[in-house]
Amino acid sequence: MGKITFPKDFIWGAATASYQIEGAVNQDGRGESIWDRFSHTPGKVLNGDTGDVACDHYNRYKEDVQLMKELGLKGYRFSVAWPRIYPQGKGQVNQKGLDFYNSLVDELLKAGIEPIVTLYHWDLPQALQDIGGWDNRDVTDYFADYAFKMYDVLGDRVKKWITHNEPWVVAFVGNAFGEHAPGYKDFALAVRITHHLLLSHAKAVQAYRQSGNDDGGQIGITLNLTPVYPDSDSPEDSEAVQFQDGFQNRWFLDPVFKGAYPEDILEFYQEKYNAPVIRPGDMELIADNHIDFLGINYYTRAVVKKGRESGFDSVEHVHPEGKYTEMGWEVYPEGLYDLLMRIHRDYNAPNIYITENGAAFKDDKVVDGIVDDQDRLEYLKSHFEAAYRAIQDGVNLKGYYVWSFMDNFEWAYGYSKRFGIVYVDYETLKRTPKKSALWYRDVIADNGF
Ligand SMILES: OC[C@@H]1[C@@H](O)[C@H](O)[C@@H](O)c2nc(CNc3ccccc3)cn21
Repeated sequence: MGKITFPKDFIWGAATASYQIEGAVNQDGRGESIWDRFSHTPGKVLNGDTGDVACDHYNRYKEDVQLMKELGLKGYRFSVAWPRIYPQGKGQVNQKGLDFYNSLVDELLKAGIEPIVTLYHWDLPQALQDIGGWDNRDVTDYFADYAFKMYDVLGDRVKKWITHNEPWVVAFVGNAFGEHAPGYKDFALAVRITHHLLLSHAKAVQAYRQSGNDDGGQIGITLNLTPVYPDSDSPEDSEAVQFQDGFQNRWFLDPVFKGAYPEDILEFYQEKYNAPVIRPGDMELIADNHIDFLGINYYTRAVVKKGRESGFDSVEHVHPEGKYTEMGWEVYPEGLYDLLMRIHRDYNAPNIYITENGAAFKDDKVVDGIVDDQDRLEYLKSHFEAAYRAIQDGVNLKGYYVWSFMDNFEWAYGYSKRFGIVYVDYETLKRTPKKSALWYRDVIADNGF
């Protein structure tokens, strides 16, 4: 592909999340989150790593914003830690928590960087988990109250909001697979939770429209979407694709854009799990609270075939020959093009932002002050090219936030996986831009490459 230039005003950014970078978990009145509890539970996180210190961004945010400015970032996606605002999840507000995010937003605006704020990136106040967490329908109201408070405090300067980051991961990785906080292995629980997450999303969108701060503001949701391909053209493998696509993608896309769950998956869940629990009015609330943009987190594709056991959900993942990241995820930029075209075709999505795309590779070590992460640079370049092709083919893609601005706490993998375009030495907390960051700086300056 020759030189490509992205549309004017395309937002080139980078993304992070509160529990992964802030540290300072006991500072200034922050309450416990489910990830504090999970990471301090022996055996849950590799090497016993926790987010207690992480990148200490809570105390180093001015330095970090200065580095973002030096890289020329146009946008920065971060999340608010609910337990910093409401240490008990509801009730008493923690002013020092509000002060931190007010200062962070002011620093970003002074640096000419547009904030896009995620309200929930997995760090639920533990006090709410103690009353059932997302399985307790009342938590959907506590989430809307928390969202309303953030709109009230930041809404005059923050004009792009994301209600949830990856409800599929929150529900299934945290409550069916047991690999994330709170660590349950109960599929029916996970299905019930998906509905409460979507209900809380709708209530937070409704609160935004009522906040009086939505003038010129946009609100959306971020979904981890994975294009699914069959291992063969057999009818069995096509059925496996249909289930996997429904399980991972359509279960969230359909309610958000069409106001109803996909019939095939809903029927399967009700039959097998007697879930979700949907009350009269729920689907109307979800249907009536439209989003202004869709955030897409794209990392890789899925290739599936029918599994050995019977049933609609009998799916086996196949791992084709090719390049893989340190997470075991296939490098497949074509999947980003196919995904964007599918969302454009099947959901007529309004504005779309890639709210996360990036990779962990082994090539991260500082040699003579340089981290030569050529693998990550090439990963990003190939995915930017796929995004460009989709824009040329009509997709309303308005921005791209690389995951991640800096190396950080990678959930159950702790600090063993590095996704940053900026290297963090966890002994000294020194930040060092990697080769990919210096290349990205030029991409942003030229609005292309
Ligand atoms: O794993 C990299 C990032 C992670 O650091 C972010 O916090 C999170 O938003 C994120 N989502 C994915 C893709 N989805 C996923 C699938 C299974 C387990 C965990 C994440 C990757 N990432």
